Amino acid sequence: MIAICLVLLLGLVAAAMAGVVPDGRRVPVAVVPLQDAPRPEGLPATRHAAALLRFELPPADGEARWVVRLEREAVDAVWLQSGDWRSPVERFFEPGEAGVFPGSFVFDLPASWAGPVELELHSTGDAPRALRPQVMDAADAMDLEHYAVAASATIYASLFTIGLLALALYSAARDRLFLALFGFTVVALLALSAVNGHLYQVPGLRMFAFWRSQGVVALVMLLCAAWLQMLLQYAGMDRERVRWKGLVDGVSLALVGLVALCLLNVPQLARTLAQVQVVPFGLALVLGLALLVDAARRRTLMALPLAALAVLALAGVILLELSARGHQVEGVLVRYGYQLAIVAGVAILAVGLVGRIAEYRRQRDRELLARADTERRMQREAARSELVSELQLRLRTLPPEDLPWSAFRLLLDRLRPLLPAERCVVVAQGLHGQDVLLVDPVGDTDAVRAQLGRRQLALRRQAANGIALQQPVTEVGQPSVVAIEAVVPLPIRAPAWGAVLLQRRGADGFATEELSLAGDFARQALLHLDQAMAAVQLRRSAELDALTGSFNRRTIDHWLTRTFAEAARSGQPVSVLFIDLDHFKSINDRFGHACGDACLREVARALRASLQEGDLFGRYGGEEFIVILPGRGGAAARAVAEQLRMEVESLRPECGGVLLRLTVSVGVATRLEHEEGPEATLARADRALYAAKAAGRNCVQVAPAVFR
Ligand SMILES: Nc1nc2c(ncn2[C@@H]2O[C@H](COP(=O)(O)OP(=O)(O)OP(=O)(O)O)[C@@H](O)[C@H]2O)c(=O)[nH]1
Repeated sequence: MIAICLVLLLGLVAAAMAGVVPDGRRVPVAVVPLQDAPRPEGLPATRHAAALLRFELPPADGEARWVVRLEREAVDAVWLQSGDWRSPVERFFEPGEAGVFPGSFVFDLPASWAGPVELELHSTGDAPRALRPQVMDAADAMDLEHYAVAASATIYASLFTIGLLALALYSAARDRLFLALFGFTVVALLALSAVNGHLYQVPGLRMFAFWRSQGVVALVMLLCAAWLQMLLQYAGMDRERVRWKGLVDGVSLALVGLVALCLLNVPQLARTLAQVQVVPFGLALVLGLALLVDAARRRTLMALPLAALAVLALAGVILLELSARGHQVEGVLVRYGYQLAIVAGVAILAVGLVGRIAEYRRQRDRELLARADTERRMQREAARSELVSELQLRLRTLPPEDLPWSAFRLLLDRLRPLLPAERCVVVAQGLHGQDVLLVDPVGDTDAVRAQLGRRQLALRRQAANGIALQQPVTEVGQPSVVAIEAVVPLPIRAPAWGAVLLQRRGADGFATEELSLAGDFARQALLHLDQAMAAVQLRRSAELDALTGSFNRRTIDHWLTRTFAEAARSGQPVSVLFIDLDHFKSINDRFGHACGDACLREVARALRASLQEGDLFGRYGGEEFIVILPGRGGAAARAVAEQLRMEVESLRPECGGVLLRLTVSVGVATRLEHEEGPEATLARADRALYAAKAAGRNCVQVAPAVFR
């Protein structure tokens, strides 16, 4: 866009330079207004003006042809006549064969004319203006036409391009400033082409001729209003309130009022408006200048060059007005100077607004970043709550030995997609009595284990610090950083310790919020792990006997029911052993309850140790224990009972320096086929125990099917 604007500006400069016309062969002309010239027939009922042109043509040399050149002002008709000779009638609003973008009315003089010439110049129109006649060589006039074509073509092309650009920028950025720029270029295209008379050559726009000179004035007023509104937007682009906004809006409104007035097409108004149109035009320029100076003081982009161009445009308008009022000011620049200044101003404004696009891009980037940030936050929040609910759900059902591993597995599953880490490792030692090493991706676990083994002390120190750290990873003997490793400590009470290790390739570290996210997720995993562990403890303590750590009566009853139901279903045997300490009262009495408790613990430990996997053991009450032997019938059960008895007999607990000897009596009963629940078998085992006691204790009695 900058390139386009520069090319356009260069074009403008070239056109302006071209306006400096070589002073070719010209003939001085004396213009004498004719007050009472007779009004010719067949012309529209508009005002008629005439003037007498006196000049002297050099003797005809056969080569030079002479023309009368008039400024192309908004007149209905213009022609020359002298005696019998009459030129063709030229019309501003109905251009005939004038060519593309004509710059003036040009009348060829007969080649035979030489010496003093007197010519009548006639014009009709609502608002006659000075036509500044010049008599010159036809070739010079042609040159001037070319310059005019170049100037006007540049003006229209520039406005057209900038207008399109402004529209494109508006559709991209939705900024009213671009809309104002587009509006101004459209109105400027219409107004300047109307002032130059080219608008009426364009098919589809010829209808503007309906308003004749009032249409031109209306478009010029509209241009002034658009100029003011555009500058208002421009001056206000960095802040809310603009100085003189009320005044500018008021003047713009008045200008639009004038436009409406012009469109009424009242012929009487035309002359007045044509005379005074320079006032609102100049006022708009001065006001615009004030806005620009104010904007320049606030260092608004391009305000100063724009103000300079506004001054040039103002000077151009003054020149044009002087010329239109009959003063001898000549040159293509008089006609096109202010127009070129306007176009240059619009081009500079467009260049200035490119900076605005950069601002938009920055703003859009900021918005995108904010949106991405919000999405990231939401994603993290969602992952966090999913982690929490998964931890709550999954850890509830798992056996205690699987809890640490599962908690950290869930942690890694949720954490990894949120972090730019190629490798995530959880390492913990002594956590709930376990060591944990989890590596994601799992492929290189052994390598990680080996690395961690070497760095264990350092890692332990970092983890104990409690602060997340990151450090560069280099290859052995190479200074370049190949990866960054972050150590996020797990809040575990010493001597246990643990950390989440994150590693990403390259020299870019982790963001602070990424590390705190890892820390937060790790805290959640630990919290729920601790809770799950505490729940397991609680569950266990409800199942176990507090003194011996064996199953309590309630738990044993539960297992009895389940085991007997299973045996009834499968037909497998099941036996029950009641084991009762002999003369335990005397131990309590002699050595105290603490010693009795110690003996109970010792016996429970010994019995438990002697059993196989799958056997169930519990304290049934007081000094009585129970053993359930699923899958074993009478003989096997008796053998187990005998072994247990001997096991206890071999114990030598010590109380108050005395080594004690303990014995147990054991009653054995095996489930009979018709016994559905455990009650009957238990009763028989109880009776067998009673029999063992009766038989002198420290022995095993197997219950018969029926007691007599
Ligand atoms: N120290 C301690 N003693 C207990 C506990 N539960 C029951 N006892 C004691 O165990 C003793 C049981 O006594 P008895 O039922 O008379 O039986 P015994 O002395 O073992 O004699 P026999 O069973 O007939 O051989 C009582 O003195 C209870 O106080 C306990 O948890 N700790």
